[in-house]
Amino acid sequence: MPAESAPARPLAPPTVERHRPPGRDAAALLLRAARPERRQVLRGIAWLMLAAGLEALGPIAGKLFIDNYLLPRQAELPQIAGLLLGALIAGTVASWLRYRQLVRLSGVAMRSVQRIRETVYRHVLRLPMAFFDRAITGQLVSRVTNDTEAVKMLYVQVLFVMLDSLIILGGAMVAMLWLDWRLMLIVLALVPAVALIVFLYQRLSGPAVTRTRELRSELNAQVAESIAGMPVLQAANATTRFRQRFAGLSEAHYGSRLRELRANAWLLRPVLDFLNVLLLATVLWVFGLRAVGGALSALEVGILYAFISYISRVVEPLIQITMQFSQLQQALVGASRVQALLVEAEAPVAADRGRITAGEIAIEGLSFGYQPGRPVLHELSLRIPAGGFYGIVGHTGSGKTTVLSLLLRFYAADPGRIRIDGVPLEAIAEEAFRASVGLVPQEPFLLAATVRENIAMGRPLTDAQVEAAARAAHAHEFVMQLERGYDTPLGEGGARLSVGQKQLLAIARALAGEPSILFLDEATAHIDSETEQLVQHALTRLRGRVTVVAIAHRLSTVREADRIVVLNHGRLAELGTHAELMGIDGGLYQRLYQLQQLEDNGASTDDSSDIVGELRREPPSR
Ligand SMILES: Nc1ncnc2c1ncn2[C@@H]1O[C@H](COP(=O)(O)OP(=O)(O)OP(=O)(O)O)[C@@H](O)[C@H]1O
Repeated sequence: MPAESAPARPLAPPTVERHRPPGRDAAALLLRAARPERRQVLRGIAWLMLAAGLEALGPIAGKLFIDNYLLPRQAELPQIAGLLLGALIAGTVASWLRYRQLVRLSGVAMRSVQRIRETVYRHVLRLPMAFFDRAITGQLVSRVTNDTEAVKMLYVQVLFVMLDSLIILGGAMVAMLWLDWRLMLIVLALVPAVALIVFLYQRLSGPAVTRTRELRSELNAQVAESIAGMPVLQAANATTRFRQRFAGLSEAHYGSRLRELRANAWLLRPVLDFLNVLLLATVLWVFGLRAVGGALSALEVGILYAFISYISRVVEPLIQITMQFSQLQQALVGASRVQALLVEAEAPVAADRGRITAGEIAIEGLSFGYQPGRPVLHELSLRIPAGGFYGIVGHTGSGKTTVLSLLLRFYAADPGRIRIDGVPLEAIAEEAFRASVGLVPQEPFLLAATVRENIAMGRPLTDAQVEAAARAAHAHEFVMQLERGYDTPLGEGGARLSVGQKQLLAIARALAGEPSILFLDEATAHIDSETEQLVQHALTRLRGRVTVVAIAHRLSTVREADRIVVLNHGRLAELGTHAELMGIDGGLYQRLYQLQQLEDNGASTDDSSDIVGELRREPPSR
């Protein structure tokens, strides 16, 4: 498949990910995911408001007790008992209601996050291949798992703790307004002070939180990369360097986290505790002044009691809200990273019209470049009849894989340039296209599953169909030698098989779909001559039934092809049978063939690199 390439529209440059202001993205994501549960959320809010109202009754009951019974020293036991019982019942019902809403809103949060995670995964599966040329696996995994997990916090915090705190705050404010509006205004002054703290907190900790998440994702990326490349890592004795790089990232993560924690430690609880004390002192001061001025009536002692109770009820939710801000900040950043992934454009899906019937491929004046102004293919025209076996050869970087990628719709070619059975490629329905086209990639991809599951790949195939495909690919023999035959688990990436065996299974998988067209991308590059002959045999048997297009580094694989396409710097240089091409004196194919023979016969690398250099310099033929 394609060589490494420079990004044109990156998800993320290799080390530092994209910065976006998190707030708006997160809000959009939050609202979209919670929309199906609107009613639940509204119901939750209504019950929380009722709970806050009931809770606000407590200090009022206290005030009534002080003013009506305690200060006048009136021992009306039934009324006192009624008042206490009422306060007790209101408090109990409020606690029960809040517990129920916690369960309800947490449920909404979990389901919404589940929805987001599934959406993100589904979206990733639909992204165009160009995206994956640039995406870094570990970072992507981090977005689908860690970042969506952070979004869960957003729901739990926003939907429950913050909402609940705001409602309690509102209830207490209304009660204070009713008791003494001037005192209420003093308490209200706390709100801008808290807003200022939250603003400062965001300014101080925001960048650190964003950086922490980026670093976490880079840590994940490095672990994923190291595991995937473990043989190379160990063989190249690079483990120490990787360990040091990991330690460096880990240290940076620690530093960034510490900056966050410092902002939390300074700005949240201690400052608010101080404000609480300041507020109490102010209210007591005002009452003191009234007492000195003789304006304090006995009745206001109850109000004083109620106010002192309410102040704690105002300050506590404010503390809760600000304490949540550190979590909220992380959740917002996580949500914004998830949203950034969700806005990546999906691969275009063809309208459900065209079908592949016979498998005739026609390419007409096809030019293509991965980046604007840097064409890789130039005016390529080619017709491959249905059931034909065509080989594509050419030097490294000549554009072989690119042709295949375009035929596979991994990248969009100019509309109408490629037609299958007369239908423009882009007009063939996705399902029909994928069902009719099989691919055997250069690196066979096997799941950590049984042989049978690897061939069937989730398609509803009978055992007989699986076995027939394996026989056609000459894989049946070695499969039967495995201890549990088709039910043998293969380990991750088919770790228990040789490369050749994996390749035969990949061919079996492609054949099991009974494709009309089969693409092979250097499927014989890593296998021995004996296995190559098996593959050749399998391909020859498909002749007339399946259109086969095979890229081959090893020319012997396509020796028997109906036609061999020789590419040179993205242009069609030669086209013909093996014999015809060998007949072109000094032709590209002839020289490639000679080169391979030299290599097979163990020629010195100097000899072969001379020819390789010559082939690379070969000027474009048209
Ligand atoms: N995803 C990509 N983004 C940008 N450029 C690419 C991409 N894939 C390939 N290229 C470039 O396109 C050119 C053709 O590459 P291609 O992979 O098609 O060659 P190839 O003939 O298959 O080579 P090889 O035999 O080494 O596999 C090369 O110059 C390569 O660098």
